[in-house]
Amino acid sequence: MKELADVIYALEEAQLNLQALHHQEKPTGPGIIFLDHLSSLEAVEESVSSTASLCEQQVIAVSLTTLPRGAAWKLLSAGASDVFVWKATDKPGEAILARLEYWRSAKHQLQSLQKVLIGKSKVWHATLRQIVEMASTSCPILLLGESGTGKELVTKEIHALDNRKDKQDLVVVDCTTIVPGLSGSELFGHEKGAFTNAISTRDGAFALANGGSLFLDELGELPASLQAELLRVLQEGTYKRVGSNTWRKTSFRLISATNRNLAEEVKNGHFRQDLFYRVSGYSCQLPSLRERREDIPLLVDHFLQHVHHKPQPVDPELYQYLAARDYPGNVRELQQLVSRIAHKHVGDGAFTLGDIPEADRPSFEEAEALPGKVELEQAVKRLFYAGVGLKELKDLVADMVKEIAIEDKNGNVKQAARKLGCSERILQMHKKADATSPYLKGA
Ligand SMILES: Nc1ncnc2c1ncn2[C@@H]1O[C@H](COP(=O)(O)OP(=O)(O)OP(=O)(O)O)[C@@H](O)[C@H]1O
Repeated sequence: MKELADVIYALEEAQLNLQALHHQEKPTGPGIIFLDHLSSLEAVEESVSSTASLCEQQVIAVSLTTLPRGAAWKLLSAGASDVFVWKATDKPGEAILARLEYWRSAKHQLQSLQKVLIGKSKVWHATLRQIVEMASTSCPILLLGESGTGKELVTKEIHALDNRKDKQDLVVVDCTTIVPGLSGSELFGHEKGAFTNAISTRDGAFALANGGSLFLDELGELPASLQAELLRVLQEGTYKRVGSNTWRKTSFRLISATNRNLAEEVKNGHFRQDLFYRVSGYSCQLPSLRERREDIPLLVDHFLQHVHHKPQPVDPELYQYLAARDYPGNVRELQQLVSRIAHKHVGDGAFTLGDIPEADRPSFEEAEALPGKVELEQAVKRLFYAGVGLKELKDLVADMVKEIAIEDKNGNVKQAARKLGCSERILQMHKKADATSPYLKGA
């Protein structure tokens, strides 16, 4: 194909070290899949989806000709990170190179984030990818999530990843502490004598964050009178100190956080819609700890290490208890509990259930209710009233637990079987049935 030869030549000219992937070879870097008007879209989708997982999602589909309508969506949903039409740009080689460079640096940033923002679950990994993506732009970011899910920690990491030249500090303002009577002097600053106790002129957060980032924690609590003022600052980049008539300039990256449902607050008139749109250039929902229970053992190790500074074994029963327990205060609550366990522990032996302080031990009734007994009972009731019989119910639960175990062990059937205390054959049969059963696939 002459056209493809030209394309490869152009990529080599752009200093891209291409290597053809031969049959049954595993890719060692990002992948580029070429297609033209003669390629079957289904076959390309197939190769994108089989290559994407091996290339850690970094597959770019390059079409030599204009793509039919809807084809780009199909390729993206098959796992391509990007879809690119060769002739749509003047210097396609350079454009591809720029994308590959972006991925390389995103991968690097992801690896550094993983050392601080602990977790390996799918949902947490997707959140980390989103954080990397957000950090590379200058858009205002809105972090949503329950208390203790890591909003402030994530903010610090976004600020750390921000590669602005001459970047200044991250300034944190907790909106619950803003006193409406002081006209937002925490944000605007004030002149000497602007109000009682204003004994000297002071800069506020807008001045201090100039050239850096401003973190507005609990944005949902910002008094209504200040919402309009904040909007003006974000739109114009100017503000006046309380008691002054001089306009001052400021420029910062805004990161806000709330554990309220801000969209709902807009609907019921408690939060300005225009401000909501302004602060949520990107919005990112941090998952609660109950949505990523599989991360609990890693978090436990991480927090234990903080207290004890050296790796020490943990009894599996302790992991199990900590992973099953409820944490309304999310990671912060787990961190505090682990810290109490670490401080109570004496000697060099493994951490065990016995290290749980008396006050943190579940009562017998509570222990019975673990894990999520109420939710389980409700789900079973719904199935029962829907007419599901005993055998179907047993099969459903058994299939579910097999899936969970296989996923937990990253597809390693042997380890999953050991964990479940069943034979490997049972799980292999389940995998086979899963692959062929349209019922299970659709479920
Ligand atoms: N993924 C994580 N890995 C390691 N530590 C974490 C993680 N998430 C949260 N933490 C820790 O949990 C504690 C609470 O996190 P943080 O203060 O960032 O939560 P938050 O969502 O801002 O809480 P709040 O809404 O109550 O202000 C901190 O000590 C933080 O370091």
